[in-house]
Amino acid sequence: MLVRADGGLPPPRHRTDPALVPNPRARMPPSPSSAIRRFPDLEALSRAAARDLTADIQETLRAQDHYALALAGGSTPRRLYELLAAEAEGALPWSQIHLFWGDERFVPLDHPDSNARMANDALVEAVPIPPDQVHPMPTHLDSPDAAAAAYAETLRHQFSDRSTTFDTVLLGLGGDGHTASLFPETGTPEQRRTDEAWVRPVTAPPRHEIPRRLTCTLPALNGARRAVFLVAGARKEDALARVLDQEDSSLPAAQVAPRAALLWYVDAAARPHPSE
Ligand SMILES: O=C1O[C@H](COP(=O)(O)O)[C@@H](O)[C@H](O)[C@H]1O
Repeated sequence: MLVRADGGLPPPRHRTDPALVPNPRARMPPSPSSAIRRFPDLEALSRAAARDLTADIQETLRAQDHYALALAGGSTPRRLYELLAAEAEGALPWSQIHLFWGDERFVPLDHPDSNARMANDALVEAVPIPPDQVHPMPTHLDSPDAAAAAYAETLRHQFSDRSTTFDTVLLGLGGDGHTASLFPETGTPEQRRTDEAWVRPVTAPPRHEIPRRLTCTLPALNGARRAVFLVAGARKEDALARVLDQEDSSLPAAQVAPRAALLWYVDAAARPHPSE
């Protein structure tokens, strides 16, 4: 069981950092602060994300024993993971960090498309994290249903309830507006919002190469204290504008509303003409 102390939240820093541009169209109730940070390229974005995540981990661990970090898959976060790994000797207390995954492709752990494999190669194998604090989705089980049920059990054992899950969940944005493995076709916005599960098996639409997926549900993701989107590349421009400017809730990414802070790290290619 992770020991939590939500009194350790660091919200004032987000509000006073001049580099953070408040999102005037934030659609959520006033509780989570929301900000968009724009960088020239993926390298600058990843460096800022690594620095800010490290600071949040250090600050949070002054008030609680463990930090629960849910990793994103795909390609965008790889550089962030490499930078966090480079901190192995220094700033990050890996003995107090638990790693989870927000979603996974239902492929073996050594498959090139495995989200866990990407994170293992870029981060996990390079840092002194105790193996029992690394919680990949169990894709070695017989079926996506069995794996989703087992991972739900893992999360249930780690967190007291679904409304209080990760300290930070890292997320990506697909060109179709998906995040984690919640696709626009994964139910209606209302079904996603009110899903009673923690983790679901999902069939990705045919435009995606790996159809069999596992994903934390929207309520489990929204139980995170902070959600941090990493979005880079021109391929994301339209989806990003739909999420940030039009608040189009047919897109799962637009429905992410964590407990305290929703942060967008975007590069100039993904957001060439910011409206704020
Ligand atoms: O399929 C997935 O895609 C998203 C976005 O990935 P990216 O390669 O465009 O960064 C990712 O966040 C998710 O974890 C992954 O399974």
